[in-house]
Amino acid sequence: MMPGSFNQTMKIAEQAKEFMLVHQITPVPSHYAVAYCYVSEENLLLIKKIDEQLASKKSLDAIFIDALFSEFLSNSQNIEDNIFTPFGETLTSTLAQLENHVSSEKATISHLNKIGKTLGQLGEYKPLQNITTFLLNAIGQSTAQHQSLSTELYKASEEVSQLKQKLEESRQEALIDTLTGLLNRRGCDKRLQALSLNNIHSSLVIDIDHFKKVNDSFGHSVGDKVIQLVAKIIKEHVAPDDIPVRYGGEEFVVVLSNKSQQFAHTIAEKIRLAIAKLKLVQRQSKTQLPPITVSIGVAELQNNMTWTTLFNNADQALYKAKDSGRNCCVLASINTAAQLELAN
Ligand SMILES: Nc1nc2c(ncn2[C@@H]2O[C@H](COP(=O)(O)OP(=O)(O)OP(=O)(O)O)[C@@H](O)[C@H]2O)c(=O)[nH]1
Repeated sequence: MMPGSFNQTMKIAEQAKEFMLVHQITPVPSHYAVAYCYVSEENLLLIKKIDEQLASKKSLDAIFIDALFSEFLSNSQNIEDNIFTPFGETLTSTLAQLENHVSSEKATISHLNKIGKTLGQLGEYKPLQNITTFLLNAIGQSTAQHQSLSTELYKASEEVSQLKQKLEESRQEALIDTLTGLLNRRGCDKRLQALSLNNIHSSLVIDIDHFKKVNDSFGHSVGDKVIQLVAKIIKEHVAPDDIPVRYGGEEFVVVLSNKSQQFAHTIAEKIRLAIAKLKLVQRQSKTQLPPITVSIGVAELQNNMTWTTLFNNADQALYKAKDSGRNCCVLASINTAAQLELAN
C-alpha cells in the first residue's frame, strides 16, 4: 500500500472492521492489526493460516489471533511501517489539504462580503447582489462540510496515535514475562540480536530446586511468589547490559554480556547464596517454607558458537548440578571431561 492513498487505506480499514465483526474477533489493537494484515493481503503465510482455520470450520478465537500476532506482527516493524505510518501520513496530508481549502474559502467569503457590502451601498445592482448572496451561502455550506470532515479526520488521526501506542504496549507485553517483569524467551531473542557474537559473552541457566514440592505443599500462588523473589534476586545481581530472562516455568537464563565464564561463575555463586539465604514465611498460616535453592549451569560463548549452543551447554552443566545434589553451580567447558564442579 502506498502512503497517501487515503481512499484505499480507509477501504482496507473498513474491510478489517467488517472482517472482525463477521468473525466475532474481540476488538483490541493487536487483533485489529491481524485483521488489517489479512485483508490488505500483505502476509501470505498469515493469510494461509487464517484460511486454513476457516476452512476447517474453526473459530478465529483470541488464542488463535494472539498466536498469529505473536508469530507475524508483534516482533516486527511490519505493522508500524505498512499500516499505521502510511495511515497517519495520509490523514495528516489530507488534513493539511482540507485546511488549505478551508482557509481559501474563508478568504473568498471575506472578499464576497466586501463586494456584497459595496453593492448594497450602491443599491443599483440587485441581480449581482443576489449572485453574491448565493455564492456566500454555497461557499459557507461547503466550508461547514469541510470543517466537519476535518473534525472527523482529526478524530481518526488521534485514534491512529492511540492504536500505535497500544500496539507498542502489546509489543512490549509480548516480550516481557508478566509474573516477574523479566524478558521472556522472545524478548531475550530480540535483545540478543543487538549483541555481537564476536565478543566474549557467558550464560547462566538457573533452575529452582524441587519446585514442584513448593507448589504441592503451599499452593500455586506461593509458588508464584517464590518465582518472583528469585527473579528479583537475579535482577539485583546483574548489570544493566546483562539480559536476565524467565525462560519458562521455574527456569531462568541470564546472558552476561561481554563477561567471561569465570566472572559469570562469581555472579552465579552470589545469586545462589542470596537465594539460599531467603527466609520465607507463608503469611496466612505463618508456616516457614523450607529453604529455596537453585542449581545453576554456567557456560561461555566459544568461537563460531550460536546462542542456542551456548544455552545448551549451560543447560547440560545445569543437569550436572542437579545430578550433583542441587544447590550448586557447575561450569561447562567445550571439553566436557574437564567439567569443573563448584560449591555445594
Ligand atoms: N507456581 C508456579 N509453578 C510453576 C510455574 N511454571 C511451572 N511451575 C511448576 O514448576 C514445577 C516444575 O517441576 P519439575 O520440572 O518437576 O522440577 P522440580 O520439582 O523443580 O525439580 P528439579 O528441577 O528436578 O529440582 C511444576 O510443578 C510446574 O507446575 C508457574 O508459573 N508458577
